[in-house]
Amino acid sequence: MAGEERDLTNRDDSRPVRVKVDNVKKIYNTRNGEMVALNGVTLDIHDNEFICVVGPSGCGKSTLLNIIAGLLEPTSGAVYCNGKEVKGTGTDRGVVFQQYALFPWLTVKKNVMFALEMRGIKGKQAEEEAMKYLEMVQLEKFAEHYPKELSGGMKQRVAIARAYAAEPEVLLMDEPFGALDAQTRTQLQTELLETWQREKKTCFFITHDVEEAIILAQTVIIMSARPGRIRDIVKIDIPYPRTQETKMTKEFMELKNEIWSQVYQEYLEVRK
Ligand SMILES: Nc1ncnc2c1ncn2[C@@H]1O[C@H](COP(=O)(O)OP(=O)(O)OP(=O)(O)O)[C@@H](O)[C@H]1O
Repeated sequence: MAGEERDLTNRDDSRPVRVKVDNVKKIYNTRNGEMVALNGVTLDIHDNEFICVVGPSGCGKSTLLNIIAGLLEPTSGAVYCNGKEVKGTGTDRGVVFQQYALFPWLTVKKNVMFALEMRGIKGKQAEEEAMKYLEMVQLEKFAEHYPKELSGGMKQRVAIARAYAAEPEVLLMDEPFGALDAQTRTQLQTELLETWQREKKTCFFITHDVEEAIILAQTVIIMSARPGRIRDIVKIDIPYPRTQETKMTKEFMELKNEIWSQVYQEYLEVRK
């Protein structure tokens, strides 16, 4: 299947399309000439869908996320959010990166208030709302701390609270738990799922970890080795709430084998 053109626009999903990625190609100009990072990616992301993207290192996952975020321009093709072509960043899309990207000179509460102020919410109301988002990630007791006083997991929780406070319709997450230890990672996965089920956001989440992808996603996108394309799309029909016990089920293990073997084949392509 690798290398074949796949039309993934007709997936069996009746929810409205929130983000449309239409035949996106990205070429970087490097010292060694042109480098095709994405070669015709087409994808519909539905309202309230939780998508995880997996694929070998360098296959263009971050490039795709940055194009959807409007941080990068595609060389050809286009991205539409709510039917409008993406021409830059926008409040309809929020991004969480692996490295927390908090303002070190602001307290935890002020970091979250920053996102609220961008929405025109000021003063006491911004403070109260910031506390609500900090409660969501169980950090209300750390509101007056500075980022440097927090652990990696706590910083990432603040980044997630800030992303939610901006009230985007689509949350774009680039390996947000990649730098965390296994226990913190598991805890944040659970919190993220609970928040997703409550707040009904559309999530586009990049990970290297196939287990993480299956525990979180309704849909797993497998990307091929560079130049990146969509190799396969796997529906995860395991009901929510999913827990650590879910990982012991036959269904989970079968999905893990299926996805992992495809990712591994692409990894072998990279090594050729
Ligand atoms: N600004 C840039 N200029 C030139 N090449 C780039 C640039 N950004 C990324 N690339 C190249 O494009 C390809 C795709 O990179 P990208 O970061 O999107 O991959 P990725 O799948 O997210 O990788 P990883 O899983 O390792 O984070 C890589 O070969 C990378 O070296």
